[in-house]
Amino acid sequence: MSVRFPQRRRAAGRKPQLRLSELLKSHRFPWVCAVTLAWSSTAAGLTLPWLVQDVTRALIEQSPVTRPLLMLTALTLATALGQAGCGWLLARVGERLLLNLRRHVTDHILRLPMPAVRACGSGDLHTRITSDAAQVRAWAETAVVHLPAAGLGTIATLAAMVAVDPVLTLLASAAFVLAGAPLVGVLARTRRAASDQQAALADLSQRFLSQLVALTTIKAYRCEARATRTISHAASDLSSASVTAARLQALIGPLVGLGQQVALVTVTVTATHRITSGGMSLVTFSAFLFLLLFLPSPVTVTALGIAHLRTGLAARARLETLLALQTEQEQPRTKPRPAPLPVRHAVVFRNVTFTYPGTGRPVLDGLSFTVPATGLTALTGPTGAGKSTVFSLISRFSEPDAGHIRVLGQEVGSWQLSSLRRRIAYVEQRTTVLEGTVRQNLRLGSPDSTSDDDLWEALKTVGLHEVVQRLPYGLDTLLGRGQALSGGQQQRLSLARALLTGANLFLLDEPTSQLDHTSEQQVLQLLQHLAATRPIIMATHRPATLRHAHHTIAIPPPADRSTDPAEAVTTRLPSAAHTQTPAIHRADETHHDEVLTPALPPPESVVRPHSHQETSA
Ligand SMILES: Nc1ncnc2c1ncn2[C@@H]1O[C@H](COP(=O)(O)OP(=O)(O)OP(=O)(O)O)[C@@H](O)[C@H]1O
Repeated sequence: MSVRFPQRRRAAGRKPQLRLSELLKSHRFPWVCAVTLAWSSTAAGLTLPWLVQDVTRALIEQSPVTRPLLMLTALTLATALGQAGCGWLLARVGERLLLNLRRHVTDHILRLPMPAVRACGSGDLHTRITSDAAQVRAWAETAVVHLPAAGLGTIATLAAMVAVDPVLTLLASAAFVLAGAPLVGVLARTRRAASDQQAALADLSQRFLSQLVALTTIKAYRCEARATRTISHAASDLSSASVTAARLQALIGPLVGLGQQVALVTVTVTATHRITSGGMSLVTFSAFLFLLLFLPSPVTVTALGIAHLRTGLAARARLETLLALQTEQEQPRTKPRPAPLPVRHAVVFRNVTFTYPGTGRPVLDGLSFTVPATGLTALTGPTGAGKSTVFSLISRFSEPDAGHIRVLGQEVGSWQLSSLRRRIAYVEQRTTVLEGTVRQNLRLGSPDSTSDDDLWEALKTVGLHEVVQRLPYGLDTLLGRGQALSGGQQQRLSLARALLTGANLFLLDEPTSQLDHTSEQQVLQLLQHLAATRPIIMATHRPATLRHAHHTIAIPPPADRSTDPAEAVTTRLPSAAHTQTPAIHRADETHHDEVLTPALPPPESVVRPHSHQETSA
């Protein structure tokens, strides 16, 4: 039912990340105030029976009642005010805690390797930062404030009852224990029930989000009813899990109430007998009765507190499983070896093997090729051959099982991750427009200080400036939920974004797949200009695009590769013009060392990217 999390890898001796002390660390003072108020109001509530006893005694003895009545009123008000203050403080610090927790978990999720994110699933991750995080907040509040205060209330009430009449206290306690015995079993099952409920919620989110992503297809094939059924199954699982959890919680109050009823009957019968025989005063009985009526309140809060604690612990365990997943290694895994300057090859693959987790069959099996330091390199191959996978390995979204990959003169694993990715402009096959303004979308990989002039120039370069000018708020138009761009326009926006990064290496996955012929020609000419000074690798099937390429790397399907990987990978050496038919060569090192970078005119109408100091890597 639930989404499976990938195997967690916790560093030896690493402590759980969500310890209470860590969670409360940033706002200690308000927490201390909340605890003080909670304990004070509990203590004030506990003195009420004594004041009631004073009032009763005054009424029986016909002495003035004004003073005890005033004190009773003042204390009742103080208790109520204390509870209100505690609630207000808890709302504030609880929300702070939740905010910090969500920031922490979100940051962790966004730094996880892509395979781990895919294995978790977006719905499950969504549930962890919403529902699980909220339950951890409730757990912290319960553990620090409610449960100790209720526990104190229970113990103090019992102590007061013992002080008033030990025999009646014994009888009342026995009645509570007898009636409340099933409570132990109920509390023991709450954690499991809460875990099941959260897992079912994650499953529902996952299914709902995936149906939403495919909504156009669902509508086109008129299968709304089927999609609803898929979601309904998950919703019904959640409903069953919720009913189980609610049933357990609902039992707590009545079980405590039952204990109270039995205790009341036992105590009243015994006390009546003792009062009539002169062994007990009415005043003592009224004080005891008041305490007995008061007792279920802290006992119920304690029992519910234990249930909430166990629910919160289940949520905490789920978040800790997530937080124990290793994030991408920012620091290099291998020692960097200085690259000879300038680098001869932008990218080198040597016998690279890669298998997606859980698939069992390598997508790339001993793949070798070399990409020259400049020029437009086309990466071709049948669907599913592994072109996007190659990009993924170059950007270190995934790591090879075997073989060596050098990027811009360095082993890919010896790059600091952020440095590596700063040097790469990656345009995905499925273009990505984030929810935000056009300006925010364009500046995604470039500094916030990038001027509007640069943004407009980039838009002009990819032929999108007129479209953006026509948008209601120009660069400030909100994309995503608000304004929608066509597929081709999104592709241009992604290209403009990549141009603005000033990266050293461009990885473009089918960058012209959604463009018309004229636009495609414009973009290809632009890429040719850019390729004069930097390497551009472009995954493509399109003959028009292939004709513009200076080099071609053909990745064969896995079946062919298994026979002779070295034979399978071929490179078309650059031709002076794309009108000539190029020769096909094997992609071994010798040939690549002979690669000549075509002499291309310098870019004219292209955006001048921001140059990074480290371009010589
Ligand atoms: N996350 C993943 N988990 C498991 N298998 C995957 C994953 N991504 C891709 N694959 C598989 O790896 C193979 C190569 O996929 P990849 O996307 O790299 O191919 P491609 O050459 O880019 O294909 P296309 O030309 O259709 O875009 C495919 O068989 C695909 O099913």
